[in-house]
Amino acid sequence: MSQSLHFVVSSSRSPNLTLPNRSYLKLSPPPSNLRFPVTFVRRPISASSSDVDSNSPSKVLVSDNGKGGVLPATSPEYVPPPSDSSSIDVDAVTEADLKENGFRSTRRTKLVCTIGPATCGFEQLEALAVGGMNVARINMCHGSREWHRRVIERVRRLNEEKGFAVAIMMDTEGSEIHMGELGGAPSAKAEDGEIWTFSVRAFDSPRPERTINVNYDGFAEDVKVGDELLVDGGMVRFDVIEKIGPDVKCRCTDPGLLLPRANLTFWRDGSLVRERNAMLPTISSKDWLDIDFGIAEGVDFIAISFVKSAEVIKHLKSYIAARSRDSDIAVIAKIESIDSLKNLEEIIQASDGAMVARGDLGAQIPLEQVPSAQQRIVQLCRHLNKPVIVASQLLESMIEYPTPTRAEVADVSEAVRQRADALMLSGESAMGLFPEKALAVLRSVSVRIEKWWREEKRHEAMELPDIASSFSDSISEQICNSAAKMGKYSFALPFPLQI
Ligand SMILES: Nc1ncnc2c1ncn2[C@@H]1O[C@H](COP(=O)(O)OP(=O)(O)OP(=O)(O)O)[C@@H](O)[C@H]1O
Ligand SMILES: CC(=O)C(=O)O
Ligand SMILES: [K+]
Ligand SMILES: [Mg+2]
Repeated sequence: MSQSLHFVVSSSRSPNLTLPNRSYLKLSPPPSNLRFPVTFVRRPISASSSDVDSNSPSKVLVSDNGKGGVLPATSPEYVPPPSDSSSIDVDAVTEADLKENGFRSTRRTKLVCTIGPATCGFEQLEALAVGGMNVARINMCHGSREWHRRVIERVRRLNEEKGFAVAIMMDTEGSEIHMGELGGAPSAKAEDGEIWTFSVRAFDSPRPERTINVNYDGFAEDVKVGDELLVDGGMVRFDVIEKIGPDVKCRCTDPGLLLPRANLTFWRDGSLVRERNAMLPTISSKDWLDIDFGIAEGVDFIAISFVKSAEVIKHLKSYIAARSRDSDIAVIAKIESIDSLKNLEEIIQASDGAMVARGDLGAQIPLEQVPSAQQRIVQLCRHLNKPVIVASQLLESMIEYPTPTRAEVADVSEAVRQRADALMLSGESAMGLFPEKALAVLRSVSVRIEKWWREEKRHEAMELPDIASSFSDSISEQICNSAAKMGKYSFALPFPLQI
C-alpha cells in the first residue's frame, strides 16, 4: 500500500469516492465499503488479454476493496478462474454477486471519459464501462442540463442493472473568454489568410460566413490591433488587423478547425493578456446553477475550471456541505491557468484532487513548459496524498484515426509512470470516431506500465511521507506502512512462493 489513490466505486446507486488509501487513517471506523482481504488469482498462461504479458506466468491481484471485489465476466480485467488443479482457489462469481457487489478493477490508473454526442447512448456508455471507464465526465461547456441529466440517468441505470460502478464527474464551464456556438454546425474551417470577424454581437441564424460570436462584452475594448488571437490554445491563430465598433477583424495565420465554444486567449508582445480574465469570477452565475444541478443529481465529483486560488475551493466545499449535509461530492481543482500554478500548493491542499488540464494550460504558458508543469503538479499531489488526473490530447489523433501515434503512447506511458491516478479522454470519447479504441489504448498502456513499474519498484526502498497529524494516527500509519512493505516484499518472492 503506497500512496496509491483510487477512484473506488461501489455498485450502490451513487458510487463512492474513496480518497487515498492512507487517508483511511483519519477515518474511524473505516468506511463500510472498504473490505480486506484480497484475493489472489493466477492468470492462466494462455490468457489472451493484452493487459498482461502472456509469456510469463503473471499474477493478477484482485482486491476486495469494494463489496466483494469481483469483476464482471465482460470486464477486460476479469480473470477466469484457473482450471488446473495446482491453481489457487478463487471465489465463484455469479451474476447475482456481480449485481450485488460490483467490482473493483486491478488497474490502479483510473480512466475518465468525457461523454458527448459520440458516447451518450446507453449501449455506447455500456461499451465504455465494459472497456474500463471508471468515471464519466460531463462538460457543462457543452449541451443543455437536460442533455446531461439524461446521461447521468443512463450511467446510474448501467450501474444498477449491469453491476458497473461508474462515477460521474461534472466539469464547470468557468468564466474565461470563449467563442459562441457555430449556429448548430459542429465545426468551421479557418484557412490561411482568411479574414474573420470576432464580435460580441449575437448573429442571426444562419451565421454569416466567417463570423464568430464572443461571450465577453469587453472583448472589442480589450484587444488591440497587432494582438495575436489564439483559439483553443493555438489550434488556430489569428492576427488582429482592425477594430470596428463591436467587431474585431482578424487574419488567420495558422489554419485549423474552429469548434463551438472554443477558448480564446490573446497575446501581446509575446505575453498572455490576462488582466481581464483575472477579474472574472472563477465560478460564474451559470456555473452556480450548474453546481446546484450537480448537487441535485448527486454527481460524485465537481471539477472547477480555471481555479485561481484556494478560497474558491473552500467556498464551494462549504456551499456543497450546506446544501446537502450528507453529501460526499469531491471537488477537483483544474490546474489550467497561470494563477493556479502560482498558488498550486494551497489549491491542492484545499481540494479533494486535481486535474492537469493541459488544453487550456498550454494556452496560458509556453507549450514547452507544459510537461514540467505536469510533472510538478503530479508530484505535489503525490506528496500531499491527493488524487490527480492527467487530461487533454492524450490520444488526440484517435479523434480521427483508429490507432494512436507512438508519441501519444509515450505521453500516456509517461503519465502512468509519474503515477497519475487517472487519465482522461476528451474529444476522443466525446465526439471522436473511435471512443472504445481510444479507451482500450489507455487501458492497455496503463496496465503495461504499471506492471513494469512494479517490477522496477520492487527493488527500490519505499519512501512514504508522514501524513498523520496526531499520535494515534501515527501509530496506525506505522502499522499500515509496515503492512505495505510486507506486501511489497511478498511480491518479490520467487515463484512458486509468490501468490
Ligand atoms: N456534451 C457535449 N455535447 C457536444 N459536444 C461535446 C460535448 N462534450 C464535449 N463535446 C465536444 O468534444 C470536444 C472536447 O471536449 P472537452 O470536454 O475537452 O471540451 P473543451 O471544449 O475542449 O473544453 P475544456 O477545456 O472544458 O475541456 C469539445 O470541444 C466539443 O466539441
Ligand atoms: C480538460 C480541460 O479543461 C483542459 O485541458 O483545458
Ligand atoms: K469545462
Ligand atoms: Mg479547460
